[in-house]
Amino acid sequence: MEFAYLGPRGTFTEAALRRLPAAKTATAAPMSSIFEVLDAVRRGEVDAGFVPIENSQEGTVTITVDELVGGDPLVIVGEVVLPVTFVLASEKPVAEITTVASMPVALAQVRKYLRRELPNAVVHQALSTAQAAQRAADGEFDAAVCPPFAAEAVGLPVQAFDIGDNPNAATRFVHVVRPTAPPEPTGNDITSLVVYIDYDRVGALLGVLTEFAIRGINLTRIESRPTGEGLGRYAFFLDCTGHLADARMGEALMGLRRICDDVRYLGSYPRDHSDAPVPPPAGLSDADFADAAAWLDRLRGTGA
Ligand SMILES: O=C(O)C(=O)C[C@]1(C(=O)O)C=C[C@@H](O)C=C1
Repeated sequence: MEFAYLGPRGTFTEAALRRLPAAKTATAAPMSSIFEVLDAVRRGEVDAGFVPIENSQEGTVTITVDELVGGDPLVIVGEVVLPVTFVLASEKPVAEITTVASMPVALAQVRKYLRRELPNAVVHQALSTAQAAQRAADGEFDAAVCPPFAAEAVGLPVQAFDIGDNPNAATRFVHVVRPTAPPEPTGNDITSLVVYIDYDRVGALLGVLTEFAIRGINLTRIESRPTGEGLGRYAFFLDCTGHLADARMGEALMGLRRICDDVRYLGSYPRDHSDAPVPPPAGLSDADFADAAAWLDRLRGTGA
C-alpha cells in the first residue's frame, strides 16, 4: 500500500503517520499540500492519504474538511491523535528575528508567544510547518514555527522550546481512501458524515440532530462549512459515536436520507482516543434495537 501525506519530511503529519498501524507495512510519499494528498488519492495515484483534520486549539483544518465535503467522495478508515509541541527554529537569536513562517494552524497555536516575543516580526504562511522550516533554513525567512524534529531535519538551531499557547494541544489526523466498506466495528468507533439541508425549512437542522438524539447517538462534532452556492449556504460536517454496522446508526442514516437534501457518508473508523471513555449510548441499548427489529419481522410475517 502507498500513502501520500502532508510533507515534506519532518511534519507533524509524518510523525502521526508513523503511529498508524496500517502504515507500518506501507510506503509513504510526502506531498506539499493537503489538496495534493487528497487529489492523489482521488486520482488513484496512491492507495491512501493521511492529513490533519482537527486541532484541539483551533478546531477544524478547513482545507481538509472542505475537500471531503465536496469533490469525488473519499472515506475515512482510521485516525491518529498526536500531541503537538512547537519550537521557534532560527539561525538568529529571538531579538534579531524580523520574519517568521509556519502553517496557519500552527501560527494560531503560538499566537500569544508571537505577540509577546516577536510583536514586530512579519508573519508568513507556509503549506506545512516542515516546509516553513526548510524555507527558513534556505534563508527565505529568519525563523519557522515547527516541530522540534523539523528543525533538526533542516539543521536549524532551536531558539525557543514549547512555544505553544496550550501545553496540551493535540491534532487529529485521518487515513482516507476511495470509497470502500468500513473497517470492522470495535465498540469504540466514530462515524463521520456531511449533511446538506433545506435552509428554507424551519427546524431543518433540529430534525438532523433529532435523528441522532432519539436513537441515543452521541454527536461529538458539528461544523458548518460554506457550500459555495452563496452567502448563508452551508453543509454540516458531523462526527458521532458509533459505527455504520450498528442498528441505531443505520436507522439514523436512513432518517437523514429521508429528510436531508443530501447525505455524504465519510466513514466509520476506530477512535484513537483510547484513553477517553466511550460515552454509553443514551437510553436505548443495542438489545432494544434488536428486539424492535425482530418484533417488526414477526408483525410482517404473522401480524402478531
Ligand atoms: O504542518 C505540519 O507539520 C502538519 O502536520 C499540519 C498541522 C495542521 O495543519 O494541523 C498539524 C499539526 C499542527 O497542528 C500544525 C500543523
